[in-house]
Amino acid sequence: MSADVLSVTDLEVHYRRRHGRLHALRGVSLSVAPGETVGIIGETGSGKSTLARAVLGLVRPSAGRIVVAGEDITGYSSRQWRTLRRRGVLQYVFQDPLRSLDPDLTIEESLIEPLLIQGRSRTEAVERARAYIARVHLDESLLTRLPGELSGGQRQRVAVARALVTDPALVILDEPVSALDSANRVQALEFLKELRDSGAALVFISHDLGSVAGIADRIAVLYQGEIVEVGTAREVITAPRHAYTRLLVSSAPTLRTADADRARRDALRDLLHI
Ligand SMILES: Nc1ncnc2c1ncn2[C@@H]1O[C@H](COP(=O)(O)OP(=O)(O)OP(=O)(O)O)[C@@H](O)[C@H]1O
Repeated sequence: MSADVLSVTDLEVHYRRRHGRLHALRGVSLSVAPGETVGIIGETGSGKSTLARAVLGLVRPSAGRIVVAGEDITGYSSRQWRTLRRRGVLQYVFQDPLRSLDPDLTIEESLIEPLLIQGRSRTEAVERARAYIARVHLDESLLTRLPGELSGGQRQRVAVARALVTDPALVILDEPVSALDSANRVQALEFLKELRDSGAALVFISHDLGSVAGIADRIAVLYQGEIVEVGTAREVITAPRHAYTRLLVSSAPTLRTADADRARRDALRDLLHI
């Protein structure tokens, strides 16, 4: 049995359309090791969200296999999915954090909810909520607020804290920084880098190679529903093999120009050991 947290093999996804079918993913294979951060990049429509949705059981593949933490989830029924979700093994952070958070629950209620579902006591859940709000560098006073009373950057941090609070083996972050303005984005990227130490494996989906470059251990490039290249972040950036990856590298301003924003540049220097 594979020790990978996620193993996707020969995955095919079709969408039914009024005039025929759309082949959204073709023969996609990808593995993610425990604690590893894998970036998935590709332009709009390349199939990134479809891949995330398939792993989360939100679309049914027409072929292939998905194994999460040793469990073959490919043909899971909705009841089996509910049980898997309740265990909190697999978590997801949406692009728009408002979608990850119930607008009518205070931040504390949002954070303790998945823990109560997991069967933990209220006292333990509240303690953990406090620890995780500190972990994402937010003040405890925010716990009594509603999501609508937080800034976009703060909401994103709460969404990440909520994803991590159950000790998941795998967290999928779908465009976690694209809804933020550029100042908040740099901060969020720095903060997401810290999450690599959380123990969870991270799958970081983005259309922007520059966002993923400083965070991911490995990068998979998705193009028209196929993975055309997988390699360490360094390999993909410094020696891209596929023409599409070369195009992405040459069009990512933070990778190309020396005077782009400092935090991203430093992150990249770190990564490339220069
Ligand atoms: N529910 C659906 N029904 C039909 N076609 C769909 C559906 N969802 C996505 N598609 C199509 O499948 C392809 C892949 O879409 P997907 O959302 O996975 O791409 P993406 O890479 O995540 O794009 P973006 O960066 O814009 O979110 C696109 O051509 C899209 O139009």
